[in-house]
Amino acid sequence: MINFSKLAGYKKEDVRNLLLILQEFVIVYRDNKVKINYQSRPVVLFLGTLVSTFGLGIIFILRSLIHKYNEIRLNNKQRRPDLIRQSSTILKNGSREIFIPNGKGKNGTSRIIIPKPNLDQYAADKYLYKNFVIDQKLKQQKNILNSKFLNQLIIIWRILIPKFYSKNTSLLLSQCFFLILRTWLSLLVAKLDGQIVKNLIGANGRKFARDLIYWLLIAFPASYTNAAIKYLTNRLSLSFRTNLIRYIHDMYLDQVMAYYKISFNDSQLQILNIDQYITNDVTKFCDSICGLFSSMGKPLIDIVFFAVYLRDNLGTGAIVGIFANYFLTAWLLKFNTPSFGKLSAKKTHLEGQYYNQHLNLITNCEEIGFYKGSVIEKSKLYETFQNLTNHISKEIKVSFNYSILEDYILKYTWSAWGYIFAGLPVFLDDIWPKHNDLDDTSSVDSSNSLESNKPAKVNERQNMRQFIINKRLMLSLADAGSRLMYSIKDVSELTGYTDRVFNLLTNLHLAHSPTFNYGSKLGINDIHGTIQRNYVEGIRYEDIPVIIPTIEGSENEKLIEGLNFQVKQNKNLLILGSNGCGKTSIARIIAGLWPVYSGLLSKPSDEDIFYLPQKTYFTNGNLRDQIIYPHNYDEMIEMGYNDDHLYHILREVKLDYLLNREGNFNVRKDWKDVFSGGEKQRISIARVLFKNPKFVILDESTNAVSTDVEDYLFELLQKKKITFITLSHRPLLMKYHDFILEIKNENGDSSDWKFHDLTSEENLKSIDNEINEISKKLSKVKEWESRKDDVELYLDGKYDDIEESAIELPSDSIPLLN
Ligand SMILES: Nc1ncnc2c1ncn2[C@@H]1O[C@H](COP(=O)(O)OP(=O)(O)OP(=O)(O)O)[C@@H](O)[C@H]1O
Repeated sequence: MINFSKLAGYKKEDVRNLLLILQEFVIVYRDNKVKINYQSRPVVLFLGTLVSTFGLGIIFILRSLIHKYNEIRLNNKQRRPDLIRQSSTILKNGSREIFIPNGKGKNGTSRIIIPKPNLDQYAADKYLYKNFVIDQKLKQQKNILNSKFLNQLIIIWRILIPKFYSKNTSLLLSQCFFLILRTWLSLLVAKLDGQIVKNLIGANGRKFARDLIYWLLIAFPASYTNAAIKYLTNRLSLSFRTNLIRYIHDMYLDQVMAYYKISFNDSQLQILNIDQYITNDVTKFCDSICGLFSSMGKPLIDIVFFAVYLRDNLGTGAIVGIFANYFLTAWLLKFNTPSFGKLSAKKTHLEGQYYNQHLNLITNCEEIGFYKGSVIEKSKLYETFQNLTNHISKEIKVSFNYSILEDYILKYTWSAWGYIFAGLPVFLDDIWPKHNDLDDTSSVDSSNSLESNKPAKVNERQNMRQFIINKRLMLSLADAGSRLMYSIKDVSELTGYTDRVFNLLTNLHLAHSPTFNYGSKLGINDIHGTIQRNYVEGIRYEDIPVIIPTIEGSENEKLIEGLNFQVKQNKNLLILGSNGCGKTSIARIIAGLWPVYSGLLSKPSDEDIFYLPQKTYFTNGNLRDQIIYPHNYDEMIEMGYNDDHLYHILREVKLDYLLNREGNFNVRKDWKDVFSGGEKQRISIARVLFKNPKFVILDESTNAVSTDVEDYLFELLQKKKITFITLSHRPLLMKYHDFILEIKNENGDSSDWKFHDLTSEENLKSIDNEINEISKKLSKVKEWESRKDDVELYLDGKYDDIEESAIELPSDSIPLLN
């Protein structure tokens, strides 16, 4: 036999002693073998959690496999990755199908279905938002059920959970289930805690070991429940946000063009930095409401559970005492709570301003660079940042005093109160009424029983156990109460976010209202004009005043008095006038951006008319997207076009070198910085050629291209039979047009206008005369040029004898020579 003791260098006695100890351990274990009751709650809960986790895991794996199978099937059907990436198809049920890159492989995409906008719901909701302010004024009495916040929340709730049988309801119910489960588990843990301490004091190793095992087993469902609550809170918040954002996007980006009109509403409800509202406030609102649900839901459930349980142990008097304390302190706290809602709403607003200032800097970095405007931009940034920091430091100061009071009351006073009530049954053992004995062994393990043969010791241990349980429950109750109190601050913050989100929704509904009056203080009957859509003849203005929509409404100063003109197909119109006289405003009215305050506007369908704004807009995307804007690739394919057609268009506007330079249409760049001024305008004309509308409005769309290219582009449009309405201040463009609408602003007030028919006999004659005049002047210039040397000598004073009349300079032709 190997002598281990020698090998290890230990003495024989040491080894023997060790073996003896081990042997003793085995004997103790055999005699006091820990008996685990497999029907006890900790074991059942542990196994239940294990089985349900396993089951859920299998369901998720199956779901993802089915999902993957569908993806592969779809990808096989539409093999073109480019098409899949950009596709946005309307399905039969009206929902939109889009594919977004999922980062898996080069061409990996995920299919996303965006449900059809529920226009009926939006129409029905309109009255809730529109009438809210009026309703609030009518309901004068102030009580908790009639608070502005609750009413706003109830209205928004319809968007968060539109119908009972929905994903969000199941998420919410699951969360409720886990919240209750957590409270129940806390109760079990409290009892187990008491039992472990009791076993420790009683030196009962067997039971101590058993309860420790139970403790570890119950820890699994308890941790699982905590994680599940966090998970569900985040999922619910994301889901709420998705619902809200879809609602907002549907309202914000539709035919009504709320994204443009909303800025005009400078009434009481005006919102600045709407992007901030949509991107930031909605998120914070959803996080806040979901966080509040768990942060308030759990303490509420806890309070009910623990109060009922403690009432059994301590008696009704104690519970009344505890709650009296809670209510008193809650009132004290509420009384001293600063308006965190308003503070956080203002902070969000200031954060938005600071963010926008930065955004403005990046967007216009080139222009600012040319102007060397970094100093002024820095001071502006600093100013907005300073406003923000001032506000935050105010918020910190306000919170400081509140935190002292809050901590003192919630952490220390309540715990002390808890100790007192937990200690009462121990100290006043004789006089304290005996309630339900806490040795409810069945709650943790039905096999646990009292050791009745040692009454004195048992009583001591029993007291200890009872104290531990009561203390734990009291502290949990205090904790639940304090968390409920802490959430007063969260509620206050939520009121701020709710108000902002509600304001955003109200503004969207206002912009959608047929009586939207662009914030006019005059009332709803301000806009009386009539719009005739789908007018096949062309565009007709009948006695329409051009007015900037402001708070003054129709009483605002008119840019142009009652305007009358008509454009028919293939008869091009030039609207001529100085800067700021209101040319673009005429187009704004046709496009529906500005209202028709009075008169009649007839216009073709949106399909037949296209607008080229003064500043060309470039979308985020590839070269192809710039040409086909506002269509997408999928629509282009549906229209029967392909990249060859786009190349042909680029050739027509003399931009084919762009494709040769960039390589292909899929190149993505920041195009607004890449294209030169003239290229931008030619891309605009390429858009017209792609769209091929009947009418196009060109707002100074060729002023950056050279004269020869300008000639060419107008001829191209004429060749394509696209009728154009050109807005410009250059009379030179007259040659491509049949009519001129001349806007004269001589006295600085509203402009007069005059309509000229360039095709009429009289005008043709006057044009002939003008051409003759110009020809005469030209011949004089030519003569002058032929005698250039003589002129120079004359100007140098060398040929005094030359007759002045012989070198008479045609004064108005000098600019031509220059
Ligand atoms: N949203 C607005 N709020 C206030 N004033 C505005 C608004 N939009 C335009 N204006 C004013 O209306 C007037 C007409 O503007 P408009 O853009 O129609 O001029 P325009 O004739 O096209 O000028 P330009 O030749 O310089 O492009 C200008 O004085 C402009 O400042």
